[in-house]
Amino acid sequence: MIKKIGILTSGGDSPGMNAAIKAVVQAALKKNINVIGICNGYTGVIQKKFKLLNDNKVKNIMNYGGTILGSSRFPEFKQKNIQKQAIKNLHQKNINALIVIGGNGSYKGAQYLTEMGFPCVGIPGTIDNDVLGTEYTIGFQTALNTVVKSIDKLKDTSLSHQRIIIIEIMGRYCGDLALSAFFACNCDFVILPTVLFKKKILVQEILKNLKKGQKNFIILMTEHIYDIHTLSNYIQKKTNKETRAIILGHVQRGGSPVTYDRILATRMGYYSINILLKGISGVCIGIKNNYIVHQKIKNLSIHKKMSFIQKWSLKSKNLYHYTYF
Ligand SMILES: Nc1ncnc2c1ncn2[C@@H]1O[C@H](COP(=O)(O)OP(=O)(O)O)[C@@H](O)[C@H]1O
Ligand SMILES: O=P(O)(O)OC[C@H]1O[C@](O)(COP(=O)(O)O)[C@@H](O)[C@@H]1O
Ligand SMILES: [Mg+2]
Repeated sequence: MIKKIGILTSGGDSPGMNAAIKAVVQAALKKNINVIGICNGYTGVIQKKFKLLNDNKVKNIMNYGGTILGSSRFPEFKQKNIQKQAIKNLHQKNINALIVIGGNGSYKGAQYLTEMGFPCVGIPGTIDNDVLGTEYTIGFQTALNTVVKSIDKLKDTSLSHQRIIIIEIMGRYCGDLALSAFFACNCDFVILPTVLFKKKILVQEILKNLKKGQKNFIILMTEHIYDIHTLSNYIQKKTNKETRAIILGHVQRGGSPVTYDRILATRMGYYSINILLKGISGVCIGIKNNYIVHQKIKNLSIHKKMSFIQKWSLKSKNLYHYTYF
């Protein structure tokens, strides 16, 4: 019988995490379940940083970016003895189950705790959209909006100065943010983790378009593919065209969540409580064809992630210049 649950946010924060916390607390309270907020991800479980959450503490947080619980990266949580200590601390606080809001790394922690006998449910919170078992993660749409607004501004100055601008976008090893922004902003080229990158071919394409009279270029690139400054210098040298490198960085993780993320977080938060009450754990929540669904975390694998957005890129015959999808 579940009387008290814990909730934590882990890994990179994402806009909409607060909306998910709010939904979990309100759904739990309706079922007479107490909710303990755990500060700073798995670190807080070990450091016993617990605080009771009630309706007053969550009712006004829906529109806040970040997470009121704080988050962290805590690599020590991969160790079995640390996981055992976590379960001990949770039992000591009379917590019967744990809701983990985070990405694929955080899910692993939830999976192992469940396998060790402590029931956990995962809610996908990351801007990267790199989690299997869901078409969208909480925070992706907000981050995409931020990226699109930034590119629009960079386009203005690229046009005025007739420059090439290359923009590095987050996503870890997932190109969903970059590819979606590419379409939304009608950019010139996009460099993605799913497509082999050859800088010579990119330069050839730029030169071809320069000859046709094109004056400015916007190139998007997912992080971790190529050093953006080296690439920018290379392009400038080979094309004789002024080139600037921009890393959008952590601005992509902040801000008030857009409506889609608020609603997604709310639906997933409510669903997670219903799932726990049915005695189901070791699962993560997702959205598929606009239905909220769940599946076993252990059936997910980071390497298998191929969202429908990534599939668009496979349809393109041209490596860097996507004209249809
Ligand atoms: N293999 C693992 N086993 C146990 N815990 C893990 C594992 N991988 C990650 N974690 C925990 O989840 C946290 C967040 O993972 P990370 O990959 O950094 O972010 P995200 O969950 O957003 O993808 C880690 O700092 C660690 O505490
Ligand atoms: O904030 P940090 O620790 O520098 O991490 C940066 C990474 O976090 C992210 O913003 C989000 O990643 P996670 O959701 O996996 O934590 C990635 O896009 C980026 O590579
Ligand atoms: Mg991740």
